[in-house]
Amino acid sequence: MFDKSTWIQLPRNVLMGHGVVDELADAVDELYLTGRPFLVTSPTPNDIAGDAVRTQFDDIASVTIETASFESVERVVDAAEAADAGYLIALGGGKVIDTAKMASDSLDCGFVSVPTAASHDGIVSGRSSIPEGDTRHSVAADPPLAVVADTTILAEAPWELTTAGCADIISNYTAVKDWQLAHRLKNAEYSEYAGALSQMTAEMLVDNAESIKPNLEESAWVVVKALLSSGVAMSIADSSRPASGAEHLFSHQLDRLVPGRALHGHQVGVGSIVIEYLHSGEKGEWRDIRNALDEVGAPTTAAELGIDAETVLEALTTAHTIRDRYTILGDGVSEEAAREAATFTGVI
Ligand SMILES: NC(=O)C1=CN([C@@H]2O[C@H](COP(=O)(O)OP(=O)(O)OC[C@H]3O[C@@H](n4cnc5c(N)ncnc54)[C@H](OP(=O)(O)O)[C@@H]3O)[C@@H](O)[C@H]2O)C=CC1
Ligand SMILES: O=C(CO)COP(=O)(O)O
Ligand SMILES: [Zn+2]
Repeated sequence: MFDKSTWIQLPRNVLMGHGVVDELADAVDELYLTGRPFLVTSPTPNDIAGDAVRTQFDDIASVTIETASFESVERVVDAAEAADAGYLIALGGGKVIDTAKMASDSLDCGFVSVPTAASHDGIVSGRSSIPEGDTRHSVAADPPLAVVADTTILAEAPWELTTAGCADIISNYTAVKDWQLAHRLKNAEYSEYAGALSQMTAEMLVDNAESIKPNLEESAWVVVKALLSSGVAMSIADSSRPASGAEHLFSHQLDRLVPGRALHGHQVGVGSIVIEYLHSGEKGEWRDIRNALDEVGAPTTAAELGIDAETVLEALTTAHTIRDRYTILGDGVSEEAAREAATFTGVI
């Protein structure tokens, strides 16, 4: 008997392009939401676009958070309840969007994603990545009801935020390889559509790498399109598997060992080089990944991340303990193997 079923959640409205932040209220109107809007933001995004959002709503309340943590989620929930909020508007980078996503889940209300940086593919995903104790990885949460990605704001953001977004997409190559490996070895559920979409997104970004340049709104357009597409792959899979493999485990370990040292996208990009080497060896495709990162201006070495060799090795040898997700790291790589991979690829 056929008893399979799936429930894919996607945003209803996706606006992207020049000046679309000014159409936020129209996009919200179209969702038939009721109640008071509640803005969740962080200091820099608030300075950049807080007023552009506030002027569009008569009775908007807001809260500013500094970190992605369970305390921040609780602060948002408490403040939104006190303000009698009907829905949330998340204005900021991954930290703000993940926090608002989790808070809206807990408040049982909708939220709208207004990214101010093309730095990560959680803009549209139904996942929220908040550190909890010794772990840091995404948990299921409803995706945004709408996304309003203004390429003017994204193009004016510091260039390294955009290169981090590119690297988060390039890391899809190893994420999909890890997912396929887990499917073959551990019977992990695999979605051909989500895997293909994730891989195609990385290929299209790499094919357009030479056109991704600072201060060009077209570049912000190319990158944010890829970030949305990667997020949709996660929604189809109902898992971050299409966009998060061993390179993400490595980055999550770095977040524990040296918090705040480098951007998420940059860490997963460097991780991807080593993880690809572990997948396919000396003559494998790790050079293609390194060259793609290099072409978009993302870091390719531990030194460029500002992280020392020993920390990289510790992260590589312990990354498999982070979560129950089978990857090329298996039940752990030895220090010798990690050193060999990181040295051969020039990461350390
Ligand atoms: N849920 C998911 O599926 C995914 C989640 N993630 C998560 O997202 C996070 C990474 O996101 P990321 O955006 O890199 O991190 P942050 O949200 O911390 O943003 C990075 C920095 O950029 C600043 N910033 C944001 N927008 C602008 C702007 N327009 N101009 C100048 N500065 C700006 C922020 O300022 P300020 O300090 O004021 O906020 C912050 O200092 C990680 O926590 C990661 O785990 C990543 C991928 C997928
Ligand atoms: O960063 C992500 C995808 O790019 C989310 O992955 P995690 O599930 O590992 O947090
Ligand atoms: Zn990521």
